[in-house]
Amino acid sequence: MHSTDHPDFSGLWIPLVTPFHENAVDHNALHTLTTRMRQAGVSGFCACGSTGEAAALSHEEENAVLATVLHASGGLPVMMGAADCHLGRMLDRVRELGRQPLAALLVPAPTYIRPSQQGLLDWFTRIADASTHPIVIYDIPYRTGATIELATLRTLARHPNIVAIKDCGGDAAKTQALIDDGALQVLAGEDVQIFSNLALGGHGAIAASAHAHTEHFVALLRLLASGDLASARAIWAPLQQHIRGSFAEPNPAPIKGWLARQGWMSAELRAPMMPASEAVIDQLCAIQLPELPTMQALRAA
Ligand SMILES: O=C(O)C1=N[C@H](C(=O)O)C[C@H](O)C1
Repeated sequence: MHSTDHPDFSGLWIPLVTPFHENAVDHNALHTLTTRMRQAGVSGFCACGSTGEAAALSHEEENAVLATVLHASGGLPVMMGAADCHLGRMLDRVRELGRQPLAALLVPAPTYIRPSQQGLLDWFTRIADASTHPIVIYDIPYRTGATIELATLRTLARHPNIVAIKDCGGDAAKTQALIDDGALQVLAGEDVQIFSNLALGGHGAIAASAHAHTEHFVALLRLLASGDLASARAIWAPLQQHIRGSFAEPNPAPIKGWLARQGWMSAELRAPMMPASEAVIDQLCAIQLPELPTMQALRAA
């Protein structure tokens, strides 16, 4: 269960793309996008996650992105991605971010190194000790190369600063065990698993594909949280096609293509990311979702 000592990470969180124009961060587009998502009813934002192409940003650019998102968030909570494979640099960054008004830091395992479980315990514990913000563990072995085992997560969950997990672990039994334990808030980090995660008792989702059809995603999460599985299924069915399209090529290229077609920003990415194919963007743009006539009722619920 969610403890009142911690911020609540339930609901839909948008891991914001970082818009670029001629290779510079397009802060106007980022501000407008964040405002748009806020008005669609999201619960919070993640700045500089993998979808935000943080790996291609300097710390100065990341800080500027964060300032824009905080400004546009209108008081909604913002978590910030913090990733490195050098512990000293990572701790410096964590301390620096400690001065920002953040809901949490989103922290993956160090990439490439493939430490032991003891090494991962040490890594996350030292980061959590150094942080003035709560830590959301970003469990994404297919990007980091490191699997954080259930026993390790259970030990980490005892740290007062480690409060939630963005679950991209691909292990349904681990997800279920963490939800059952109730020590961490479990957020779906894989968009295709939003329905199952929430239906199993998970708390929320951080979903890149929800830059599009945001109100449908918001409604889906609210229906799942309220236990109305039948209504949630009706929204989920057409969203799955959109989610498949959003990840048909490396994220965030397809969703940036979709955003560009709406005229909200350029589809520009930073190397080594490549623009999505026109075919994938065409497919994404062709997906029509049913109206949400019940939105008002859902909002009132
Ligand atoms: O940036 C994120 O946070 C997300 N990253 C996932 C990824 O690794 O691409 C996708 C998820 O929707 C959000």
